Amino acid sequence: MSSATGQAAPDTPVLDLRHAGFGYAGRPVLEDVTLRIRPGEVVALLGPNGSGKSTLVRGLLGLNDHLSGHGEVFGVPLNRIRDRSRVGYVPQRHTLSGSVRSTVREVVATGQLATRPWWRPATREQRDRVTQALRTVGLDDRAKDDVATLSGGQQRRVLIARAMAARPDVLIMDEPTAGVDAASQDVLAAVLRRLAGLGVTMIVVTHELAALRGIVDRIVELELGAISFDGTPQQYAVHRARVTAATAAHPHEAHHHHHDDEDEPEGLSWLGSGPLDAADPGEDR
Ligand SMILES: Nc1ncnc2c1ncn2[C@@H]1O[C@H](COP(=O)(O)OP(=O)(O)OP(=O)(O)O)[C@@H](O)[C@H]1O
Repeated sequence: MSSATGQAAPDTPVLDLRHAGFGYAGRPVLEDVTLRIRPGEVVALLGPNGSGKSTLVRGLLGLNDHLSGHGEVFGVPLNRIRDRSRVGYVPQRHTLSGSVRSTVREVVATGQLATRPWWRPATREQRDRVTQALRTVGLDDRAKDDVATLSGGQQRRVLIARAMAARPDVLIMDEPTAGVDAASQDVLAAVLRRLAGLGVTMIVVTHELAALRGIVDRIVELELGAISFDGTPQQYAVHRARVTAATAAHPHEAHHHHHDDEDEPEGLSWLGSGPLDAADPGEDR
C-alpha cells in the first residue's frame, strides 16, 4: 500500500534507526538501537516489561525524546517529520472512554483529523475509507452503535480501524491483543492477517506471539533497553530454546530472563504455517 503523499522511492526503508537512543527528560531508556524495517514487513516487537518497547514505538511517533544516533521514517529524519499521517498508531491498553458518546463510525473518522481539519466536511473518498476500515476490522454492522456498548476486543478493532482510516503506510500497534479474551484474540489476529495480506507494514508490540503465528515474519526482541534478538520466527524459536537451556544450566541467572506476564513460547511448538520466510532478511541488520 503506498500513499499518495509518498515522495520517497518504493524501496526506502519504512524505518531506519542507526545507533538511536530514546528516553524521557534527557534520560535514556533505549540506547544504540539499529533497526531497519522494509515495506511490507510484519515485525513483532517482544521483550520483558520495562525493556523499552513502548518507548521505542512512541519515539518513532515523536512522543518522547530522541536522544542520540540517527533515525528516519520513510527517509525523513525523526526531528524533521511534519506529516505523521503516514504512520498509524494503535495505543497500548486503551479502551474508549464511556464518558463521551460517539458512534463507532465517528471514532474511526477521527483517524482522519491529521489529514483533514475538523471543520472541513469529509469528502466522499474519506467517507469510503472509513467504511472500508470498518469492513477490514469486521465492524461495518456496528458503525452506528455507541462505541461504549462494544466489548474490549471490539474496541481494539475500532482503534485499528481509526488508525487505518488515514491510510497510513505503516501501522504501529502497542499490544493489540493484550487483555482481551481468546475469541477476540482470534478475531484480532484475523484482522492483522488481513492487513498483512494487503501489504501493510506493521510493527506490533506484543507479549502474545502465539496469537500472531503465521502473520509475523520478523521478530525483534528488546532486553534492558537494547536489541537482544532480530531475526525470523524460526530463528527466534532456536534463540529462545538456547536461552532456556542456558538458564536451566545457570539458574542463578534466571532472573535476567524473567518475563512476568508473558505467555512465553516454548521451543518450536508455537511455530505455525504462514508467510514466515516471505521477507528478504537482508545482510545489514
Ligand atoms: N513517561 C515516562 N517518563 C519517564 N520514564 C518512563 C515513561 N514511560 C516509561 N518510562 C520508563 O521507561 C522504561 C521502559 O518502559 P516501556 O514502557 O518503554 O517498556 P515496555 O517494554 O513497553 O514495557 P511493558 O511491556 O510493561 O509495556 C521503564 O523503566 C519506564 O519506567
